[in-house]
Amino acid sequence: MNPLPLQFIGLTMPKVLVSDPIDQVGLDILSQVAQVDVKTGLPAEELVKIIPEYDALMIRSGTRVTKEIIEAGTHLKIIGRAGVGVDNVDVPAATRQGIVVVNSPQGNTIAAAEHAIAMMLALSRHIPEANVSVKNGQWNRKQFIGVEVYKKTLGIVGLGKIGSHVAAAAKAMGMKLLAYDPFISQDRAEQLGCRLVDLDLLIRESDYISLHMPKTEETYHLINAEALAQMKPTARIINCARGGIVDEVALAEALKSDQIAGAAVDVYENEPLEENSPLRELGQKVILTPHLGASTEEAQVNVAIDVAEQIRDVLLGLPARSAVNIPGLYPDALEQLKPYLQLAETLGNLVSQLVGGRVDFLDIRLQGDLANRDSKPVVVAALKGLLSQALRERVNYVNATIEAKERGIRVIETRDASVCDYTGSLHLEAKGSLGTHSVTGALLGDREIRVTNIDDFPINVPPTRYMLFTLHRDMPGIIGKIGSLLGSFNVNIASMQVGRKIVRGEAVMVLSLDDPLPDGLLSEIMKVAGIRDAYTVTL
Ligand SMILES: NC(=O)c1ccc[n+]([C@@H]2O[C@H](COP(=O)([O-])OP(=O)(O)OC[C@H]3O[C@@H](n4cnc5c(N)ncnc54)[C@H](O)[C@@H]3O)[C@@H](O)[C@H]2O)c1
Ligand SMILES: O=C(O)[C@H](O)COP(=O)(O)O
Repeated sequence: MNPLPLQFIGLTMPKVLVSDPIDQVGLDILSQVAQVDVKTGLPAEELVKIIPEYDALMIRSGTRVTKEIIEAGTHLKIIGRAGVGVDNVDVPAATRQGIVVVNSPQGNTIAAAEHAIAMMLALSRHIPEANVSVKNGQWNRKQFIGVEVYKKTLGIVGLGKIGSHVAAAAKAMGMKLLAYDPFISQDRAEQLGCRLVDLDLLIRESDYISLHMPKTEETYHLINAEALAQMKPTARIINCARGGIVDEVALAEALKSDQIAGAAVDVYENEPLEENSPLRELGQKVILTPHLGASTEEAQVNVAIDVAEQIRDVLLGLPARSAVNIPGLYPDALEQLKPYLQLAETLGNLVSQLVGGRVDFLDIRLQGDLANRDSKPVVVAALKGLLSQALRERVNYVNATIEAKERGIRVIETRDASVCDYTGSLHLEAKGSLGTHSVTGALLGDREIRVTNIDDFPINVPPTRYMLFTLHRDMPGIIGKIGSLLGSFNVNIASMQVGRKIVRGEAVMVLSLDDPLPDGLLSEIMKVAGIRDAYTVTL
């Protein structure tokens, strides 16, 4: 069932800016929940000016989403890349600002792989030039004698989704396959019919090299003058991955000097390709396409649906399925862990208020059944809760880890499956400039949160909006005194519980209040004989 459009439930429609051409099917999905403005080809300054109005931005590779644009996007919740590569988005800046960045990891895999194969065949058979010559009235059969790919060696650099599909297609054409990918196992390469080798060997032995890795610091100019010099003079290179992986000046030189036989390029260091690029002057040794890898009808429908659905979900407060900056937080896992995430967030918030000042250290212990679950989301939720006092709505699942790191909070995660007082419980201990406190919580009936321990005192209370915690001597009259004091300030007590380890020793009192504590009341409570400490908490 489609979520209910927001205008029907009385909320203001969020606004989505679509700044690159996106298939209509994606715009229709967004229109269910948002006002959609399509404004393509905007200069960066214009984007900075208008982005504060928007809750979401949907792009392809045409828009460079810089730090300036992200910082100006004070209402942005999500940036959706209708495609794979997010190298045109300053993802760290988005993460710092708590903006989810999503992509479509598989929507254009086939399109990009087929484009690489098409480029390899077009290059081998001089198809672009032969086409132009016939259209110009010529019939030059001799000039366009090509080469076969059958039994030739194809070296695939980056054996991920696209590289794997290229491998399958090339294998079907009778090619021998080499692959270089530092993150792929020998077994996986063998399954795909590839011999996994080091990059030098691949470069030296391949007749064709096809690049299919992301552009990163490691892959920038990976194919440089030195690498090109090692290639066979009959070899051809295809780049349908990312501009910048190949040094374009070195490539043009290698082609001009017949160091290699040809190149097919779809992606460039600067897009659109500069008018005076040396690659434009190399005749039939080079095929250039204007970043067309993903440009099929099918791929554009796939990526538009994939990303528009994620933007819609995030605007409706649901998780995104392909967030690139919330590692490990997948919707299925999140759905199962949801009650525990609420528990972790509540306990993080509670313990930070008990500590009162800066927190330097947080020990997160997953106990009982929880010890066997994926801890990452639980840790992120605890940090979100811990930081919520300081950062309010600025902290979310995207930036909680980075914000904690930047504040120098050391986080230790431990597991203890042997604790079995509840099916699963979570224990947080926070150390800070003003002291150390711990809280434990569990779920009742898999849903209801209970705080089961404060500073090692056993209790059993549901968290409520306003709470008062005291540490006191267990002695007659003290509870009555606190009750009357609250009453004299017109604060209504909803529930009260005492936890103690030994009779007439130390004890904690937890009061759920209907109203916030008025100014000055806490210091009055501290004056009551037997009260050692008192804390108010607002959840
Ligand atoms: N031309 C286009 O229009 C177009 C379309 C889609 C994708 N792409 C690009 O194609 C590339 C691959 O996309 P994908 O969906 O297959 O990604 P993927 O993540 O599935 O695969 C990338 C592979 O590269 C490998 N890799 C990482 N660093 C490497 C290195 N230093 N050397 C060798 N291999 C390395 C990874 O291990 C991974 O297996 C990306 O750069 C993407 O942006 C281009
Ligand atoms: O990374 C990608 O998905 C491709 O480069 C496609 O880019 P495009 O969406 O601008 O065609």
